[in-house]
Amino acid sequence: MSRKELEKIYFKALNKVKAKTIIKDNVSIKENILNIVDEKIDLNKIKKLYIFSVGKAGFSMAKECEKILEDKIKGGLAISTSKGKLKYIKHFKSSHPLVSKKSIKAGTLLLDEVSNLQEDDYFIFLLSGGASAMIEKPIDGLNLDDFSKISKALLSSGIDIKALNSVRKSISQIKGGKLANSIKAQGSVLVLSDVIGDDLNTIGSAPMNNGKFKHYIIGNNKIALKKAKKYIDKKVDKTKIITTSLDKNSIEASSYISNIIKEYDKKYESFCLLFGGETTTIVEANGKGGRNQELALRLLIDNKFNKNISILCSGSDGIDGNSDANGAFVDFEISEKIKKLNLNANEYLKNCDSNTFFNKLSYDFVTGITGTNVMDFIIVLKEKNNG
Ligand SMILES: Nc1ncnc2c1ncn2[C@@H]1O[C@H](COP(=O)(O)OP(=O)(O)O)[C@@H](O)[C@H]1O
Ligand SMILES: O=C(O)[C@@H](CO)OP(=O)(O)O
Repeated sequence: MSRKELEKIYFKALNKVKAKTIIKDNVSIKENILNIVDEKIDLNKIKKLYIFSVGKAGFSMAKECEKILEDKIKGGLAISTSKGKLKYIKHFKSSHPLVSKKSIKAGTLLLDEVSNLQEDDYFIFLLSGGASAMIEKPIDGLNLDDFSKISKALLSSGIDIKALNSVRKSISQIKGGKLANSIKAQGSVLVLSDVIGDDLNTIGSAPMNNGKFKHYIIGNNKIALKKAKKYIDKKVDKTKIITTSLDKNSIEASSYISNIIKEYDKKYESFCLLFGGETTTIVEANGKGGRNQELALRLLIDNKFNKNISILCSGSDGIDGNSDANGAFVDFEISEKIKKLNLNANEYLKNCDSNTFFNKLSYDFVTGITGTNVMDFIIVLKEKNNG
């Protein structure tokens, strides 16, 4: 029961920030007046409308825009890691998390497209996390091999996304507002945030952010968790969004979360605690895993759970680290199972192999690519009468 309920809570959160919801809530058209958040654009006064969309939600957000605006769209480019074709907008499949030849091709294509826009054109730019790796044009003199070495080392170092992206900006001809510099047309930028504090200077390394174009955050971790809270509120004695800016390394995060669980466990017969954010891991071995599964594994090692408590640690994009899973579950039963099977959880942790561990026990959480990206969710549930 508890795993099913955790999944329900998770999908309540996720669906609130899926492309379908956030685009429908923020883009509409009536009698040639285009409404974007709180702006009204008279399409009679512009020459051509273009849509650009980059990031993990690049394809899904562009597709939802097409459904609403149809043949009002005269062109544009979507870049994502999804497969699929769009009707009015070109779609290019790029790579993530490492920059590849595809990312350079995508970055160059995008620069060309946006530099060709005219002063009387209008564009909507849809930006979601993951864009940093998907579009790139290294500064002159830096070849792809050296560029890749730098990004690979940074990605495994455990530094947070703000620091990572400030380095990325310094070696790019696209990031840090440089893409915006090449645009003559008017437009607005709709942002699906996957960073703590919705920092516009960090999301996707800020290709459009130098003050020239208005940016709107249309989806984030907080919006998602609020929806989850509303759903579970009626079912337990206490629900609380503890934070939407968890940014600790997995060791500190596990001890922080464990202490809060203990505190609530003493006070309430049933509760749901919601945490959002992005923890960090240092990858020094070749195992299969990700930050959510590593955190779940640490929570399992650090705690002796009672039978009524279960936890889901999961990303929102569908892929946790270098694994196929999105996250993992932890509960009383899994700790019993590992005792029976004589599995050494610490050994898996040392090998950065959290996914192999959870997969072996069928405790991995597999969703496939979700088409959205608002950082991670950690859901702790204590139910009454769970055996
Ligand atoms: N085997 C592993 N164990 C733990 N963490 C890992 C492993 N492989 C990659 N990671 C972590 O996963 C992060 C990248 O994963 P990803 O889910 O693609 O992140 P994002 O959603 O931010 O793009 C890296 O920061 C890295 O530290
Ligand atoms: O593109 C990026 O710079 C980051 C943050 O927005 O996203 P991700 O961590 O998913 O790669």
